[in-house]
Amino acid sequence: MNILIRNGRIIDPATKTDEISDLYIEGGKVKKTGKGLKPKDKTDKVIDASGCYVMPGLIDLHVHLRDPGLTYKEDIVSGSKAAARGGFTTILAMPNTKPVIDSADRVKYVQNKAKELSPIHVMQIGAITKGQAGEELADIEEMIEQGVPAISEDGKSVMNARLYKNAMGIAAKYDVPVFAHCEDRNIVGKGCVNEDEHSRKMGLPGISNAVEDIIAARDIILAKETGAKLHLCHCSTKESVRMVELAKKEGIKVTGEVCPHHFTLTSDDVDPNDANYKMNPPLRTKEDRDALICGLKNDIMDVISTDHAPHSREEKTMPITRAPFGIVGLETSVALTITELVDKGILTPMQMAEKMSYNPAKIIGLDRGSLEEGKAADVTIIDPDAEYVIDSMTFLSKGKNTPFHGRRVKGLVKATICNGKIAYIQDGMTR
Ligand SMILES: NC(=O)N[C@@H](CC(=O)O)C(=O)O
Ligand SMILES: [Zn+2]
Repeated sequence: MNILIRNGRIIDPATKTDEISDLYIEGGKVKKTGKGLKPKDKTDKVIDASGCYVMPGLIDLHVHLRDPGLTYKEDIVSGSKAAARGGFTTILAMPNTKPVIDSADRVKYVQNKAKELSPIHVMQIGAITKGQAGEELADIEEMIEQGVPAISEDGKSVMNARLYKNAMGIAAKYDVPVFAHCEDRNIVGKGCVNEDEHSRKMGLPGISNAVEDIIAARDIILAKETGAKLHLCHCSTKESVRMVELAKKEGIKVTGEVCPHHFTLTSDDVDPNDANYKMNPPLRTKEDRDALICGLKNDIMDVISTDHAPHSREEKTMPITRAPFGIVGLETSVALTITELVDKGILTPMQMAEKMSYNPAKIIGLDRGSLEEGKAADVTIIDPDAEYVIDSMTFLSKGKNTPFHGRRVKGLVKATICNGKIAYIQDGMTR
C-alpha cells in the first residue's frame, strides 16, 4: 500500500525543510516530496494533512515498557500502541524489568516479541550491572552484539564509580551511548518530592538538587576520561543544564534530555494527596523549570523524552510517601510540547522535530529522523491547532497515572506511519 500525504507543513531537520508540500510513500520509503503530487494508483491511501505538521517519526529515548515481569503495569503491545497514538515510530525500552534486561537472551526476548506484535520500532536498552544490583558488570559486549542502542542503569545510578568507569570504557570502544539516571543513593534518603519550602510545609521528605547534580558531575567527568558518549536522562535541575553547557564547551560528548512534566509543572503544583505528582526526579522549582526551558530553547538540551513510567491504579492511589515514582507520558508529550513550548514561541516547530526525532536518532546512530527521499517512511502527522482536554481514560497505555488528566491542551497526533504502514490514525483521516 502506498500513501500520499497532501498539503502538510513538512518539517525536516535533516534537509532544513519547512514548507507546505506533499509527500509520497512507496514500498515503505519516502519516494518523493514536492508540491502537487498525485496518487499513482487507485488503491493509494490519501491523507489530507492541511494545517498539520508532517514530521519525521518521533523517537522516544526513554520508555518503561515493564515487559517482562511487570506486565500488569504495561506490556510491549499496550506500550507500543500508546506510543503510536502519541506519534512515536521508535521507542527505547529501559531495562528495569523483572528480570532485569542484562543479557543478550533477555534483549532477544523483547526484540522478538516487539517484531511480532508492535506496530512501531521497539529498541531494548541493556542494563549496566547484573540485575541492576550495582555489583558486577552485565555482559555488555554480548548485548551490544545483540543490538542494544544504549546501555543504562535507569531507575538508579551505578554508585560504584570504578564499575561505572569500566562500563563507560566498553561503551566508548563500541561507540554506544550511556544513558545516565543521576541520583546519589546515599543522600536521597526517603525523599519523595522536591526539597523546598513547599515540601516542608506539606511535611514531606524532600529530594535536593544535589541528589542529581553530584552524579551528573561525576558522570560528565567519567565521560571525559573514557571518551564515552554520555546522555543525561530526565534532567531536572538548573545546575544540570549549566553542566551540560559547560561540558559541551569543553568538547565532552554529552547530551541532555528533558521530560514534558519537568518543563510544564513545578513543585508548587504538587498535590500531596495525589501520587500522580510523584516522579523521579521530582518536579522542581520555577527557577529550575525556567532553566530547563531556556536550555531547550538555546539548544543546550538536545532531547525531549517522556520517561513513560506506567504504574497500576492501586500503586498510585497509595499515599505519596509510599507510592512508586513515575508517570505515563507517551500520549501527552506532543500536546505538552506544543502547548508549553511551540505555541508560546519558545521552540520553533523545527526545534520540536529536532528534539523529538532528529537528535534522538543521531544520539543512537539510527538512520531515522529524516524525511529525505529514499529514507524509511517513518512519519508523524500532527494538528498543532486541535484543542482538547486530556482524558487519561482514553489512553491506550495500561497506565493512567498522569497529573495532566483534565488539562486543556493544543496539539493532536493525527497519524503515525512506520515503515510506510499506518501504525495509528485518527478516524476520518484517509480517503
Ligand atoms: N522516572 C520514574 O519516576 N520512574 C521510573 C524510573 C526512572 O526513569 O528513573 C520507573 O521505572 O518507574
Ligand atoms: Zn530514571
